[in-house]
Amino acid sequence: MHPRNPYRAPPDFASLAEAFPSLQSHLIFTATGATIDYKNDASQRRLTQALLLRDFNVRLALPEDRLCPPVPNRLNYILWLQDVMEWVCLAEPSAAGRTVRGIDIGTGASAIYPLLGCRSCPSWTFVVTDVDPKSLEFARLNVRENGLDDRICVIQSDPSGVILAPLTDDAHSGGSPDHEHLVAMTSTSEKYDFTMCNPPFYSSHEDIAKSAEAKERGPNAVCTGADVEMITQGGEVAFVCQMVRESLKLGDRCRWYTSMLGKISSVIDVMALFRQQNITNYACTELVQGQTRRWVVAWSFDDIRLPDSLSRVLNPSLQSVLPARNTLKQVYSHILSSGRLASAVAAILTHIEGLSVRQRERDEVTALDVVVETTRNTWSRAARRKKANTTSMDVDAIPSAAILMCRIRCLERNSGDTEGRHDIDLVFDWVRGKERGLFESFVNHVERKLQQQLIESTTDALGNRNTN
Ligand SMILES: C[S@@+](CC[C@H](N)C(=O)[O-])C[C@H]1O[C@@H](n2cnc3c(N)ncnc32)[C@H](O)[C@@H]1O
Repeated sequence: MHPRNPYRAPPDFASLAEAFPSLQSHLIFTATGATIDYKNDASQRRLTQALLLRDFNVRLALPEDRLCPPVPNRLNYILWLQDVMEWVCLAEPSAAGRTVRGIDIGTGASAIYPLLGCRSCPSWTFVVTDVDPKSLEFARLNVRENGLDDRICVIQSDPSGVILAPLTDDAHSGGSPDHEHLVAMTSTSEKYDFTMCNPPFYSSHEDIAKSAEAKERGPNAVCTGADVEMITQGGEVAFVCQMVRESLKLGDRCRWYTSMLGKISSVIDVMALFRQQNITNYACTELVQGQTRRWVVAWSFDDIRLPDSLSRVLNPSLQSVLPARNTLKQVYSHILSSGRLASAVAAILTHIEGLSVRQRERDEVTALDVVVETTRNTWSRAARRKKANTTSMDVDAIPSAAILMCRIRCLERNSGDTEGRHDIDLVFDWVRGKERGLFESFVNHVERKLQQQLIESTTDALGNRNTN
C-alpha cells in the first residue's frame, strides 16, 4: 500500500459504525475485534460509504447493479498521482499552487476517483467520462450531491469513438449540457496534467470465469460489476493500447497519460507497445490492497522524468520491461562527516560553468538537497575542447531553454558506527531533459570530480568510496 494510505492498518470497524450507523448491522464480532464479511455485497457497500463519509466527507449513492469501489485501492492510485504532481512542481516551480487538471476515463457510477481526488487535493479539477447511461446518471448525482459541480465535469463518451475524447479538438463543440459545462470549466488551449483510468479488465464472460478459477483462494471479494464495467473487446490490453495509440496523436496536450491494469501479463504487453512506438518516457507502479495487486502504467511526451521510486516497481517479474533508470546512486562508506561530503559536492557544482543551483529544504538525514539546471553542456571533454578553441568573436549566443535539470541529494543511510562514520548515498534524479546521455555524462562528471577530491583529501576526513 502507498505509505501515506491511512488504510494500511484495517479500520476500527466498531468506531466506524458509530460514525456511520448503517454499517452496524454488518459487523461480525471475533476474538480480535469487529470486522465485516468482505464477500457480502451489502457489507462492502456500507463499508465504502462509511469510509468515504467519515474520512473524505463524501456522500455516495451506489446502484445495486454497478461496481462497489474499495476505497483503499482507489486511494492508492490517487496518492501515486499526487506524488507525480508534486514531482512536476519540483521540475516546474511555477506550477506550484496552480489548478491541476485531470481526466478520469470510465469514472463509473461512483465517480470515486474525482471525488477522492478533489477532496484530497484542493487544487485538482476533473473532466470525467463514461459510456454507460446508468453510471453517468449516478456519477452526475454524486458530483452534485457533494457540491463539486464547479470542479468535476461529467461527459458521455461514444463507445465506438475516441477513448481520450476530452483531449481532442472536438471536445468543446457539441452544444449539449455536458459540452457547455466543459466550456465553462476549461479552455481549449490549456494542457491537462494527467489522465487516469480503471478500464474494464476482461474480454468475455469466459475470461472472467478463467480469472476467478486462477485465483487460488477464490475471488477476494464480491464483484457486482455490470458487463459494461467488466468486459471490453480485447480486454484491458486492447483498451489501454488504444489509449496509447490515441495519445501518439495528442502528444503533450496531456503531461502524463496513465491507466490501471489488472493483470501483470497486460503490463508486459503495454510496455511492449511503448518500445514498439519509441515511447521512452514511461513508468509503472504497483498498487497493493491485501491480496489484490494492480498496476498503473504511465507514459509521457513531455521532458519531465519521474524518479525510480515513482516509475519502477520492485516486482521481479517486471524488471526486464521497466523503463531505464532515472535515479543513479553511489554509496560512500565510512564517511566521517556527511556535511563535508555535501560541501565537496556543492563546491564541484559551483565550478560547473552555467549551472544554476536551487537549494531545497533538508531534514536531519539529508546533508544536501539541491536542484541544478543548465541551458548548455559545459562539463564534457568535447564542450571544454570547443570552448578552448573558441575566440571571443565567435562565442555562440547562450541558449535560454534548459536542457538538463537534475536533483542531487546526500542521504545518511545509518546513524553511524562507534567512531561516528556513516554510509552516505549520493543520489542523482533526472528531473528534466530529452537526452539521457547528457544526464549520465553530468553524473559521471560530478562523481569523477568527487573521486579526485576523495583521493586528494585524507582518507580519515572523507572515507572510502563504494559503488553499488
Ligand atoms: C472497471 S469500471 C471502473 C469504474 C470506476 N472508475 C472505478 O474505478 O470503480 C470501468 C468503467 O469504464 C466504462 N467504460 C467502458 N468503456 C468505456 C469507454 N470507451 N469510454 C469511457 N468509459 C468506458 C464503464 O462503463 C465503467 O464504468
